[in-house]
Order: sequence, then structure tokens, then C-alpha cells
Amino acid sequence: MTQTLRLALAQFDFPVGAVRRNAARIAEMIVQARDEYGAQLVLFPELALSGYPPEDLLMRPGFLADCEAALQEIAAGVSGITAVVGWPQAAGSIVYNAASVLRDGRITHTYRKRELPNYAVFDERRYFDVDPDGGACMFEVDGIRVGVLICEDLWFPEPLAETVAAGAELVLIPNASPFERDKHAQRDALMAQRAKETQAHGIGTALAYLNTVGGQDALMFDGASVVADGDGAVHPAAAAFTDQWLVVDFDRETRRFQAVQWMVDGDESRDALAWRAIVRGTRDYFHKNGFRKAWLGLSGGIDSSLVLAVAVDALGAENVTAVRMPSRYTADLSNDLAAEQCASLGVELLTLPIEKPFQGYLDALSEIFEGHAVDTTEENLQSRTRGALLMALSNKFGGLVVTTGNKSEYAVGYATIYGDMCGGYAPIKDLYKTEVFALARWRNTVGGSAPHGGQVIPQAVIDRPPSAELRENQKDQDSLPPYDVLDAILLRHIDQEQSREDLVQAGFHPATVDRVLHLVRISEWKRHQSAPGPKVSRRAFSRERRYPITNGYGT
Ligand SMILES: NC(=O)c1ccc[n+]([C@@H]2O[C@H](COP(=O)([O-])OP(=O)(O)OC[C@H]3O[C@@H](n4cnc5c(N)ncnc54)[C@H](O)[C@@H]3O)[C@@H](O)[C@H]2O)c1
Ligand SMILES: Nc1ncnc2c1ncn2[C@@H]1O[C@H](COP(=O)(O)O)[C@@H](O)[C@H]1O
Ligand SMILES: N[C@@H](CCC(=O)O)C(=O)O
Ligand SMILES: O=P(O)(O)OP(=O)(O)O
Repeated sequence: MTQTLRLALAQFDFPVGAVRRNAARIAEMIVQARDEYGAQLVLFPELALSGYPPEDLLMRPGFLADCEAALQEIAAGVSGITAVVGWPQAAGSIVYNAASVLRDGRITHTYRKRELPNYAVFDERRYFDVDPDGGACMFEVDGIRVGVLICEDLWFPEPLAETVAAGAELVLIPNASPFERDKHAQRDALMAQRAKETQAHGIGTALAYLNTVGGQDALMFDGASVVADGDGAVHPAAAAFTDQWLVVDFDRETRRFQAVQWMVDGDESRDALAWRAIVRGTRDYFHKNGFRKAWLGLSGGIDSSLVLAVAVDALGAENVTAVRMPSRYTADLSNDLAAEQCASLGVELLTLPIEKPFQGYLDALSEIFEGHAVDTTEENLQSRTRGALLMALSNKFGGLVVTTGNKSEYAVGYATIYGDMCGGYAPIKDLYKTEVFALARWRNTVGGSAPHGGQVIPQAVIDRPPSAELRENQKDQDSLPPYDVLDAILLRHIDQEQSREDLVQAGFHPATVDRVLHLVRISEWKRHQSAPGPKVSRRAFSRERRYPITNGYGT
């Protein structure tokens, strides 16, 4: 009887909906795992065939039939290795989140996910059912008993306990687990805990956790796959946001893994991971949707400066064009800092003054507006002029406008709809302003130097007070609480569900709390119309915080 089993884990990106392409790659990878890595067993991520999450594609019978046909085709070609492939399995009107065991030209077993997450970003009960007759899935590879669970199943003790009770020596866990800051430690603790629980049955069961990788609209999958020995020892996670083959030898006697090919992370710090999430999210959104070039308005402020750095890291300096769009209120320093950063990064910079088109709008409206005081209407017209010009550039020359709003701005509506909110992708929409500053400092120090000298984000951009520059001497802090106070309130209210009373008890000024919560409430409609951007927090807007726009609840 074999004492070791070579397992290959395919930590790769399987784009949503690309069933034919994913199937062809899976078939090739099965051969590669066998021939190049000598693997006896190869594992693919949760729903690798359809990509995750396929959302309402799962409502289309044709899509489900295509998935089944593709799986059958892959299975027909499997020989000399066992493969476990995640796919959406239709059975009449019911759909299961399944993982099938393929060997010797056929599907031999199918496991159906038992714990369907339906919180936060997850919607699995909208699409999938639990099989009332489904239980543990067990198969043998060269005499070693292998079980399968899918993602959320591991977050509950019962599915693993049942699988171990059925005799598993090794359990495979394909995942599509979205990235958020601080989740790695949670995952490692979970792996250690579950592996320890299996020791109640004598020698422990080893766990192999494979996560998919890549950006899918607002969701980021980080990979960072991990294995745990039967004694509960958790090995270092694989490098996050990296497509790679992970290969381990499983020793049946000791129930331990030995790495054969396993690249770990050089820098797993919070900021490093957030940066890579945002960069990968931006790159994948562009490339998966067929775009290479980005346009953005570069103001000499921190948000657009950080977004420029993200776009350059994601797409390459040659694919990014920054546009300075000065108005009568733009400081010389703003224009100079934009030029300085573009020189440091090797990015093309255009200058399009907005004075004329802005004046054109004012002239067109002058008669109708006569007798009405100048207010935010005129401010927002400047922003909308810039938005229209950026959209014209992307229309004419191709590419997408990246928009520069951060989570603090989206929270309180401090951005102009159809103005600076214009654009296809919002790279920093899940970073509070204080996190924007922190990440800019990280990118300047740890994150690598600028290719043409100077700093990636000029220090003066970090040091100057944030300003919309839409009227004389305007500063954000004229109309908003200081960002450290604002962000502390927002973090507690949005990410941690704290109420007005909680916030007041925590020591925030009641009038400030009321104002901020009011702004959050009346800005819901703007967030509904905002561009997608990568989730990095544990409560991102849109998918993870689905508030009604028309909402009589108050705060
Ligand atoms: N654009 C920038 O560069 C920038 C940057 C920072 C701050 N700001 C500030 O942000 C503010 C911009 O936001 P704003 O809210 O004044 O202008 P806005 O144009 O973004 O939104 C106001 C418009 O929203 C519509 N509206 C309001 N509630 C609605 C709802 N529930 N459903 C649908 N439509 C609704 C109204 O018809 C109104 O025309 C300004 O104070 C500006 O100074 C702008
Ligand atoms: N002067 C400007 N040139 C180019 N782009 C600009 C300019 N001013 C503002 N923008 C764009 O609008 C957003 C939001 O501006 P705030 O300073 O936050 O008000 C900014 O990020 C630029 O993309
Ligand atoms: N709760 C787990 C699993 C979710 C899933 O089944 O996709 C996670 O956030 O990673
Ligand atoms: O949006 P920006 O880049 O203009 O940053 P700030 O709002 O801090 O001026």
C-alpha cells in the first residue's frame, strides 16, 4: 500500500462564466499535474469550472447544461491521476455547489456542499440547495482514504467530524474565500482548530485548503492556500494573489505534509496585502473586461495620487494617462505635484484646463440661474466638466476612467455624482481616507521606489490638507469633521454596526455623530450608482451592505 501521496493544488484564477476556457485549462492542468509534477491527486478550487461567484448565470439552464457537458468532457480525458473539480451541478430544478472526483475517464463521486453561506458577500442560498441525503464524500487514491468538503463546510465542526468518522486520512477543501484584511490569521486559527478536533478520533486527519485567486468585480480572492498536518501544525500559507502550482507529499504514516513546490509570502503585512488586493483587482477588472488603458484626473491630491500609483502597478506606466484639469481655483502646487508624480512614474500627463467648458455651462445657465446665489451647484459643475472630459478621452481612445473616491467620501456623499464619481472602476473605494494616507506612506517606503527618481507619491501630496479646490481656499475639513474622527465614527457605524447611542457612549460628540450618520443615510443613492471597486475590508459598500435607498428607519 502506498505510504505517500503527491497532491497538486491548482491555485489559479478561473474567470466567471468562461466555462469553455476554464474547462480547457483544467484538462491541460490535470495532465500537467500528472506529467510535470508526478501528482497522484490534483485539486481545483470551489466552482472552478464556472468561476466564483457565477451569480444569476446559475439561473440559466443552458449555462448549467454547458457546465455539465464540460465536466463530462474533462472526465473523459482523465487517466493516471485523480482530479477533484468544483462545478455547479444541476439536478432537475435544484442546483448544488459540487466537487466531483474524476478518474479513469469518468466521474466516480460527487460531493455537495452542506453549509451554504448567506451572509456578507455570500448569496449561496439564492442559488444552491443542500442535498438532504448528501453526507461525507470518501474515495481512495492508491489506498489512502481522502474526503472532500467545500469552503464554508470547514467553518462548522460537523462536516469535518463526519468525514473523519467515515475514515478520511486526508481531507481536501476547495475554496472561493474572498479576501479581507486580517482574514489570514482567522483562517490559520480555523485550520489549526479543525485539525486538532480530528485528533479526538486517534491520529489526526490532515487538511489541504485550496483557495482560488484573482479579482471578480468587487471581490478579490487571494489564494494563500494552506495545509495542516494531522497533528494540527499549520504550514506557512502560499503567497497571496499569486497564480501558482502548489505541490506537497502527504505521508500516510505521520499524516504530515512535505512541501515539494510551495512559494510562501515575503510580506504578509496588512498594507502589503491590501496593496496587492487593490492592484490585482484593478488589473483583473481591466483585463478580464478587455481593457488595457486607464485615464484619470490627477489633482495633486492624495486620492488621485494613490490611484495613479495603483494603476501604474496594475497596468504599467505606458498604459496610464493622467490628466490635469485646472480651474480658476486650482493652486499652482496642485499642477506642479501632478507633473512631479508623472515624471517619477513615467506616466504621460495631459493638461486640459476646464475654464472654457465650465464658463460655457455657466453662460448657458446664467439666465435661468439669475437671482440665485452661487452654491455647490457651481462647484459640482466643475467636477462634472472634468468627468465629461475624462469620459470623452476614454471614448475616443479606448480604455477606462478610474475614479478616485475613497470609502469616507462614499460614506458621506462627499463626491459629485456624474462628476468625480464618473468612471468604470474605483480602486480605493473600500479604503477610508486615513487608510489612504497609510497606504501611500507604505507604498513610498516598503512598496518599492519610483522608476524615474523621486517618490511614488510625492511627500507634499501626503502633507497638504485635502481639498476639493472647487471654490476659493476650500478644505475638506471646512465641511467635514477631521478625518481621524470621521473615519473612527464610520468604521464603528459601517463596519461594526454601532448605533448612534453606541457612538455617543464611546465619547464622540453627539452633534458630530448625528451629522455623520445623517450624511451616511442620505448618500445611499449615490453609492448605488457608484463604480465597482475591490473589497478589502470586512464590510464593503454595495454587495456587503445592502441598504434600501428609500429608508424611513433613521440612523
Ligand atoms: N466633486 C468633487 O471633486 C468633490 C470633492 C470633494 C467634495 N465635494 C463636495 O461634495 C459635494 C457634492 O455632492 P452634492 O451632494 O452636493 O452634489 P451631487 O450633485 O453629487 O448630488 C446632488 C444631487 O443629488 C440629487 N439627489 C439627492 N438625493 C437623491 C436621492 N435620494 N435620489 C436621487 N437623487 C438624489 C439631487 O437631485 C441633486 O441634484 C459638494 O459639497 C462638493 O463640494 C466634491
Ligand atoms: N485640477 C484637477 N485636475 C484633474 N483632476 C482633478 C482636479 N481636481 C479634482 N480632480 C479629480 O476629481 C477628484 C476629486 O477631487 P477632490 O480633490 O477629492 O475633490 C480627484 O481625485 C481627481 O480625480
Ligand atoms: N466563511 C468562509 C467560507 C465562505 C464560502 O463558502 O465561500 C469564508 O469567508 O471564507
Ligand atoms: O481626490 P484628490 O486626489 O484631489 O485628493 P484630496 O481630496 O485629498 O484633495
